[in-house]
Amino acid sequence: MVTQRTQELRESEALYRLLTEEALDVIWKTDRDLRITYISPADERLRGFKAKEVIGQQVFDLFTEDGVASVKALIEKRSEGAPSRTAPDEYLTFNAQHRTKNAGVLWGEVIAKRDFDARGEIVGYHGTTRECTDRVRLESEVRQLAFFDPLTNLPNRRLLDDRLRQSIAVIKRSGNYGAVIVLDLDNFKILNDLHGHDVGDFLLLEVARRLVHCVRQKDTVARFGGDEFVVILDELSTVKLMSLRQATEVAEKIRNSLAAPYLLKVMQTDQAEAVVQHQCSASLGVVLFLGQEASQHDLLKWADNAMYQAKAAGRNVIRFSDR
Ligand SMILES: Nc1nc2c(ncn2[C@@H]2O[C@H](COP(=O)(O)OP(=O)(O)OP(=O)(O)O)[C@@H](O)[C@H]2O)c(=O)[nH]1
Repeated sequence: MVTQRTQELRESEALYRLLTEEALDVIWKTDRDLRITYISPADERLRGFKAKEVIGQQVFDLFTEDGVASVKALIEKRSEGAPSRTAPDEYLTFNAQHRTKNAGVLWGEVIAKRDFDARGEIVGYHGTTRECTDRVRLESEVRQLAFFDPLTNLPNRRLLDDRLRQSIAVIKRSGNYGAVIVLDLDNFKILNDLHGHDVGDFLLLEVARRLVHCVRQKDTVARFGGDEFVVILDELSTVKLMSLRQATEVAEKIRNSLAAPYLLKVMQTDQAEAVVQHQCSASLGVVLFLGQEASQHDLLKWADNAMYQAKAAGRNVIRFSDR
């Protein structure tokens, strides 16, 4: 009888070891104050810390500064959540940036669950962490390709659409005016024809940089394609006339900034590099909006029409849309 129990105990211990010590995922446990009470050897394989260095640490010591900030934000958001989200058997899954012993960084997908005592009080947490660095990197590359212009790194047409939809929703609630500015460089083709596509690209990069400097951080600057850019000004005044003045000021600032000379490196026929000064301007179309008025497609269409009126008026000009 005793031999059989001893054998069963050995088998159970072997199984426990197999599941915890050999697993690729890190298995961990904390007390109610988020101090680590157990961590499996997979953490040493992954991050380089021995279990005895980690036990007793706060869970946040596993993460980088960014990781700590994102996990704290998640916990905060969760504590504001609906009652159903706090069910005792619920798992919390999130990705967090972890630090490694050799000062490196890796991403881990954490699946965590709370432990309760018989009275329903939280006594700790347990869970697993699986490395997902490659997946997070790939997702970020896909996101970059899907939503950002590869030349200027500005939001592309798709992200602009999304931002404009958000702006319309925010402005609908706040009652402030917003503005969309569509701008197209004047006679940009000549630069490409004269000095080549690379020099044209360089100018587009400089235009992007100047545009970003002309607006507040919360405003959006996007590249629509070619030499066309779009700026969304969020939350102007609640008064139309005042908003008109604010949008005009920004549009003028953009027009002046883009019209300032550009110093461009060009390759001469003898392959020597020279710096040439280039002059370039832009035509701007502006539309003011209040949330309830129009879709993002309408706004872009109206601003685009106004931009073409600016071109027709001689270029290097700002025109407001009257719909
Ligand atoms: N270098 C470079 N050129 C581009 C890129 N995308 C589009 N273009 C060029 O940008 C030029 C756009 O010209 P348009 O806007 O049609 O005409 P424009 O010469 O600017 O004249 P207006 O707009 O009528 O004032 C074309 O020559 C395109 O080939 C790019 O990514 N890099």
